[in-house]
Amino acid sequence: MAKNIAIVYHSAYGHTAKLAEFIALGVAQIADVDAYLMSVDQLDWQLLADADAIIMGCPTYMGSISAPFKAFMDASSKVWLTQGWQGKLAAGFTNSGGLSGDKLAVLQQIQLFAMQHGMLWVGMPLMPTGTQPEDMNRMGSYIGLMAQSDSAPVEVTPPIGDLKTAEWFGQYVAKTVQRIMVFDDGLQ
Ligand SMILES: Cc1cc2nc3c(=O)[nH]c(=O)nc-3n(C[C@H](O)[C@H](O)[C@H](O)COP(=O)(O)O)c2cc1C
Repeated sequence: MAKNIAIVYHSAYGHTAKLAEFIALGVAQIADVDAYLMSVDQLDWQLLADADAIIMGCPTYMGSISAPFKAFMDASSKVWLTQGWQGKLAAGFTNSGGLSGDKLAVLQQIQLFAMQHGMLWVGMPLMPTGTQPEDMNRMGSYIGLMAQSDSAPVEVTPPIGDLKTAEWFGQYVAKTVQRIMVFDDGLQ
């Protein structure tokens, strides 16, 4: 049976949305895994309930998750009450203007959120190929995907290396979904 991966994201100006699209592209390259892109502006709770994995991302705002993404997290407290996402895989991504930009704090917040839901965290074990815009995992992040966008249109930023890294990340999470037994009935 095909597995489902939902990619939930917030993006005000499109850069984080572009990363989400490349993650979905990577997911769809793995046989028998389907990708569903979902902006926090158009949440589909049933689709999230049916997903085997949820990949979550937002831009870094003031060293933290963005407010619309936090609203999604808070709204999920109803699901938390019944531990409805327990046993699903979870992974995170963020994008910011600075090379660091304090992105790590965002990924840690998303990871902690996933732990509250009893999800299984998938990191990003991709060795960096360098630190240039065309390189893979140029920021050397392992907890999740980090990307950096200049103050420029989405046609030119984030750079190709970050987009290719996002595609790799999507493939990796999809392959992990295939590899790992996901608890359909929860653990309780
Ligand atoms: C309110 C606000 C706060 C921001 N805070 C940070 C920050 O703490 N660190 C950083 O590197 N970039 C920061 N940025 C830049 C955004 O992360 C960056 O522009 C990102 O590409 C926006 O993604 P989007 O196009 O998906 O909305 C901030 C931008 C805004 C609007």
